[in-house]
Parts: sequence; structure tokens; C-alpha cells
Amino acid sequence: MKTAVIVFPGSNRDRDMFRALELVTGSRPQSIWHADATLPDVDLVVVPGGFSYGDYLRSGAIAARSPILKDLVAKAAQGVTVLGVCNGFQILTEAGLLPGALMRNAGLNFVCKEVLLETVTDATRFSLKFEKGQVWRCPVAHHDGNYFADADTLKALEDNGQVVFRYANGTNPNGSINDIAGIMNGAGNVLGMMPHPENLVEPLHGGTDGRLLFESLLSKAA
Ligand SMILES: NC(=O)CC[C@H](N)C(=O)O
Repeated sequence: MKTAVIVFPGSNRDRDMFRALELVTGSRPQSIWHADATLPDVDLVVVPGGFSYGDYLRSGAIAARSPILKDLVAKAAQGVTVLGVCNGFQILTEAGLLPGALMRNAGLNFVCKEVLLETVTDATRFSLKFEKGQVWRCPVAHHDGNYFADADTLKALEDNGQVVFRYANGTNPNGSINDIAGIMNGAGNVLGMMPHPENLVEPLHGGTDGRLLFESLLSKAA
């Protein structure tokens, strides 16, 4: 599986993502600078976590106007798989690739801890290696992770099976509506999530729960 990771000024989880992708796919991802005009021909494009542009204006708002986003929107429309994690999720919502918004955490604090996620559906390319309803550990680290969407958008997301990951067992760290931790677009090729699966992929991390997400994408691409 060929992969690429977009790097913005202020990205800081790009290297974690390179490591996770290389570990699971066996080949090195391409690093794409945000000012580039075009993405390479790959199976998966990842928008990683971090503090692009220092989170000025709104988290992800300035990065969503980067030159590379034009081609990301075009590639997403062609069906290329796109994964946005944390700041990446914020960038994808700001770019209009995913509905809703990530507001300031309900507790107004930065949260850095481990939560439990429920895989709501295994009928997606991002989750097919999980069992439906599987509860797994995943770290979070953000201050703007409070997912919100208006009532109609929320109903559509829930009815269409676009809510892929939910905070489980009362571990919602940020006040997200309906405990939403990760959603995908209607076509099913773009997913954004606040938790960091790339930070739980090898025993030295203290667990490997996050691998299933990358293994899902690998088996889909095979
Ligand atoms: N780890 C991250 O990607 C942080 C995301 C974002 N800058 C926030 O704090 O909300």
C-alpha cells in the first residue's frame, strides 16, 4: 500500500504517523509539504496531528487554505482514501471534506490521556478489521476536540452509518455530541478522528490497539 503524509508548519505527529504506516505497510510513506501543488499517486493520504499555524484563528483553519488542499479535495472526490487524525480532523472539517466542527473542549482544558473507543461499524475501509462494537484503548491529546454538528447533519451521520468511532464507557474527554470520536464522509473514503491510533501500534507504546485501523486500510488496499 502506497501512502503519503502531508506536513504543515506546526505538524508534530507526522513522524509518529510515518512510523505507524511504515510498521504496518512495510514501506516508507512519502512526506508531502503543504506548499506543494500535487499529491503523488498513493492509496492513502494522511493529514496528521499537531498545531498547524499555531492553531491561530481556529485549529486547522489556516492549514485548510494551504495549496496542497486543492489537490486533496480533488483526490478525495476521485475516491482516494484520506485519514485525518486530531489536527488532521480539524483541517478536514475546515476544508469542508467532513461536516461539523471541532470546538474548544467542554472543560476548556487541553486533555492528554488514554480513552476507550467503540468501533460503531465494521462496514468501512477504516474499521473492517475490528469487530462491530469492539471497545479499544486509544490516546487523545487536544484542546479543540469537542465535535459538534447541527441536528440535521447529526441525524444524517447517525442514520447513514458515518459515525465510525465513539468514546466508550464514559470516557468522552471533550464533550463531543453523541460521544463522537470519528466520522467519515458519505462516500466512505474520508475519515476524521480526534484520538491518535498511530500512538498505540507497538508494544513499546504500551499496546497495539491502534494497529487494527491501519491493518483495515492495508487489507482494503490489497
Ligand atoms: N494533537 C493534536 O493534533 C492537537 C490538535 C489541536 N491543535 C488541538 O489541540 O486541539
